[in-house]
Amino acid sequence: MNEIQNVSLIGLGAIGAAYASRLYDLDPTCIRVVADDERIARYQTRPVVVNGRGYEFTYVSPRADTEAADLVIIAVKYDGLAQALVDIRRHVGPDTIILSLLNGISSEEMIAQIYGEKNLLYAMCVAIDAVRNDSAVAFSSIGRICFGELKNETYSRNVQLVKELFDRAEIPYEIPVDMQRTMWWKFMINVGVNQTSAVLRAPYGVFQTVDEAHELMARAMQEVILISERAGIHLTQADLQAFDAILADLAPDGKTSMLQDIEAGRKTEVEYLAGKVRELGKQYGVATPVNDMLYPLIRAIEAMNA
Ligand SMILES: NC(=O)C1=CN([C@@H]2O[C@H](COP(=O)(O)OP(=O)(O)OC[C@H]3O[C@@H](n4cnc5c(N)ncnc54)[C@H](OP(=O)(O)O)[C@@H]3O)[C@@H](O)[C@H]2O)C=CC1
Ligand SMILES: CC(C)(CO)C(=O)C(=O)O
Repeated sequence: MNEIQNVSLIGLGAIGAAYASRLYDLDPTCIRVVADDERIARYQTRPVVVNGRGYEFTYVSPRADTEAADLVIIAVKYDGLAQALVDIRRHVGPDTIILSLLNGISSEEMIAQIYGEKNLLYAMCVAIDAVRNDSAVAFSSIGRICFGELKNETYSRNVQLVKELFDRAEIPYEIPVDMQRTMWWKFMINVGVNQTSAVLRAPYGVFQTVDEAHELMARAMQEVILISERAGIHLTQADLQAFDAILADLAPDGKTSMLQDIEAGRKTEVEYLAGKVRELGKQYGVATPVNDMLYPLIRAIEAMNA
């Protein structure tokens, strides 16, 4: 493969649709969306609209015979990940690069268990404020995709190929030297702002203006910083402040993905945020009282929503 020519994406939600639209704008034939028959029927009846423009993607059923993709992008949530990993089976060949945009630090491990680590890149997106309302996705900032191997002092062939694709599609990106640390930094952010926004039902504006909301968010993040020290990742207060700079630029009425889940009555990703913090806290002997409280609170809100 000299360049990435065909991309398969699974998960046409807030994040998936935002980045799929950029690939479609580059070349409508370079992107296929993997979806079961029920979803395909829905997308064909009500095409996905991104920032006011309708997109008629090429949809492929997981059962359809198809050639392997050069790149598979996974943009489902954790509750859909196990099924998505089955559904992409026919799109993954020996050279297919796999990139997961899920939050948290668990999805790559789950993907590697099935598809191995050879062509798996680490990834996450940040500073995107995409909101999904049924089939309509809107964002004022597309943010950037941070991706790479765990370490990127030099770029591997796969990193170079994805970099070139993102350049062509005008998808903003960053290739951190220490991708593992960057994944933990994003994990810290989501543990803080996603979970407290879900409990408080607070859009970003609340964290920009109400000190107590910001403090609650920061206290949840501190527990990740403490664990990261023991795990050899070494997040610092400067990492927390780096998120404040991002937060200041997010639309005040924008909402985290977890708040969107709560409002839509969907399952959240709490097991992979507070749940993971509690697991790591036990492993490294770090107390996690804030996440111990957030976990049952969010599970209770989910149950009340069901
Ligand atoms: N929203 C945001 O601003 C941000 C989100 N993230 C992270 O990105 C990930 C995706 O989040 P987000 O885009 O908000 O989630 P959404 O719920 O908006 O989108 C997930 C999409 O995946 C689809 N899906 C699930 N399973 C399958 C399957 N087997 N086949 C085909 N499609 C499937 C869902 O379809 P259906 O609706 O039909 O079930 C839905 O359209 C999460 O881990 C989130 O934490 C990261 C940064 C920002
Ligand atoms: C960082 C943030 C809050 C927005 O990009 C996010 O990752 C999310 O909403 O899940």
